[in-house]
Amino acid sequence: MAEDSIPYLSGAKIKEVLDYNELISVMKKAFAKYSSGKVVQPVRTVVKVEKADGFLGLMPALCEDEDVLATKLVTLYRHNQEKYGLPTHNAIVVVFSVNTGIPKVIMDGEVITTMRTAAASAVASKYLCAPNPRKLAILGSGVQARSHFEALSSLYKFEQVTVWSRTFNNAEHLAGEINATPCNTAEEAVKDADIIVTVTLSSKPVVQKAWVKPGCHINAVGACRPDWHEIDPELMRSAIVYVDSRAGAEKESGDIILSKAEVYAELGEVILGTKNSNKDKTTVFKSLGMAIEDVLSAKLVCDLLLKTEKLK
Ligand SMILES: NC(=O)C1=CN([C@@H]2O[C@H](COP(=O)(O)OP(=O)(O)OC[C@H]3O[C@@H](n4cnc5c(N)ncnc54)[C@H](O)[C@@H]3O)[C@@H](O)[C@H]2O)C=CC1
Ligand SMILES: O=C([O-])C1=[NH+]CCC1
Repeated sequence: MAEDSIPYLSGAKIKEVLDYNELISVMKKAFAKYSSGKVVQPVRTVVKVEKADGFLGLMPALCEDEDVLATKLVTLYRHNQEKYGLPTHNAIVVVFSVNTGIPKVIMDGEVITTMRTAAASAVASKYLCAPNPRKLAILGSGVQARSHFEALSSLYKFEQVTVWSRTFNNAEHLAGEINATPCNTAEEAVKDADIIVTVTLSSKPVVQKAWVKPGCHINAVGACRPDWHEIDPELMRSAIVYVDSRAGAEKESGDIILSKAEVYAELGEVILGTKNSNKDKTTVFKSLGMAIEDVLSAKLVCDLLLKTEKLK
C-alpha cells in the first residue's frame, strides 16, 4: 500500500537539479536501452478530449537494468495558451518500486518533458549532423523553442540563430531573449541552416524541401498525431529518416505516415553502432517522445535529490 502521503516534487525543485550535460547522457542511454530491447514500453495510449481539442497521453515504461518503473501522464491542449494563457502541455510522473509496485514519488512532468525532449534532440544532432554546425534555425517560439536553444547551445557555439513563428511578435520576443534574428518567413529562417528545429503545434508542414540546404539536420519535434505533419512530405521522402521508436512512428507520426517516408533507423541503433549516421546527407530525426526518456529522467531527479538529502 502507498504511504499516507507520497512525496511530490515540484517543477521548481526539479529545475534546480537537472542540467543539460547530465540529461544528454541519460537520453543517450535511454535510446540505446530502448533499441537493444531492454525496455518494456507500449506505444502511448491516447485518450482524446474532442470538445477541447486535447488529449491525455499515458506513457509507462519499465527498465529492469536501471531498476525503474514509472509512468508519465501528459495532456496536450492545443488552445490553452491562446484561450487561457496556460501551458499547452501539462504532466506528472509517478515512480513505483520495481520490487513491490508501491508508488514512491509523484513529480511534476512539465520540466522533465521540456528538458528531456531538447536533450533528446541534442543527442540526435550529435549523432546525425555534420561537424561544426554554424547556423541554427528554430521554427516555433514556445516552451520547446527555448529549451532546444539551451540544450543545443550547450553542445555548439552557433554563429547565427534564427527564429520564425506564426506571429512575428512572438519570434521577435524569443529572439530578443536569446540574441537571435527574428524572421518574417520560415523560408528566410531556414536558409543555409545546419540544424533546423521544428517545434510548432502546426498540423500542416512549416518547412519545404526547396528551402533546406542539402546536408542539413532537422529535429522534427512537433506533430505527434497520425494526421498532423510539420515537414514537407517530399523532404521526408528525400532525407534519411531516424526515429526514436519505430513502433511509435508507425502509429503516431503524421510526418512518416502521410509522406510514406522510409524509416532508416532508430536513433538508439546509431548509438549502438548497428546503423550509420549519414552525417553528410540531409537527415531528419522524427521525435515523438518516449516514456523511457521520462522514466530515466525521473530516476535521475530522484538520485540527485537523494544525494542532496532532499528526498528521503
Ligand atoms: N517529441 C517530443 O518528445 C515532444 C514534442 N512536443 C511537441 O513540440 C511542439 C512544441 O511544444 P511546446 O513548445 O511545448 O508548445 P508551445 O505551446 O509552448 O509552443 C507551440 C508553438 O507553436 C506555434 N503554433 C501553434 N499553432 C501553429 C500553427 N498552426 N502553425 C505554426 N505555428 C504554430 C505557437 O505559436 C508556439 O510558438 C508541439 O507540437 C508539442 O506537442 C512537446 C513535448 C515533447
Ligand atoms: O513525449 C511527450 O511527452 C509528448 N510528445 C508529444 C506531446 C507530448
